[in-house]
Amino acid sequence: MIIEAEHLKVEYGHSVVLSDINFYVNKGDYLNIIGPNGSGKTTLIKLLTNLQKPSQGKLNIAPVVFGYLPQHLSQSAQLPANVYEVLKFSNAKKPADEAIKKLLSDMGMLELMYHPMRKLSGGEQQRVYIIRALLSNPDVLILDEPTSALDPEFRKFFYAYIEKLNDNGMTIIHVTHDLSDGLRHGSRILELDQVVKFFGTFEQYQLLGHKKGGHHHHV
Ligand SMILES: Nc1ncnc2c1ncn2[C@@H]1O[C@H](COP(=O)(O)OP(=O)(O)OP(=O)(O)O)[C@@H](O)[C@H]1O
Repeated sequence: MIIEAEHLKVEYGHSVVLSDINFYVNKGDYLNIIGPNGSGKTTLIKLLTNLQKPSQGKLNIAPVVFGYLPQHLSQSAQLPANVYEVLKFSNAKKPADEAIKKLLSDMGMLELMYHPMRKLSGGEQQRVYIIRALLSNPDVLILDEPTSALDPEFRKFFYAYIEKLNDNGMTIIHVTHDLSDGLRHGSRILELDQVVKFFGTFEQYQLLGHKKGGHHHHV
């Protein structure tokens, strides 16, 4: 087990955002975190990445490297830096140029290597941040609604790419509004709406009558 959450609670002032949250993640798992707007998904990711402390409960995390692709990438619009500079220098490990080029090429971005970030489209900027997350060679890759700016074709490619990483042992935590994207057999689902509505495999979820992108249920 690399993550184990026990009875987590998060409050902002008097409002309870997460309550009695229990789940776990094993090495190599693919966990989809789903739930409507405001259900606490991003708050849970902040707990995992240590940007937020629970007001109650316990979170045990093994010493693993997290790669995080945040939901909001607005900072890139003003950056004077070019793509290469962002990938090389925003990473403490200063990744090798070969690794940068390989990922740029995989993501169809090689010809944009020396373009200023502010001249890229939203989807192109998002690809740069995907590459940045992958360059840290994480044990656990957290994707917070990663495909919001991506066109359907690249989206398909992206999830196939993530599945390959998962096949090779990378643990994936994927936050999404619904299950129409990125779902794979054997993956687990954590459905939130302040509390845990469901935690189990996709197959168990289907047995309860849920469909891709469907509504929630008490279990
Ligand atoms: N810093 C904060 N201070 C006060 N309330 C907050 C703060 N951050 C989030 N919230 C509230 O906590 C609740 C959960 O927010 P969170 O961002 O975790 O939801 P989410 O499931 O990620 O939503 P979305 O799908 O819209 O991204 C929301 O009602 C939000 O308004």
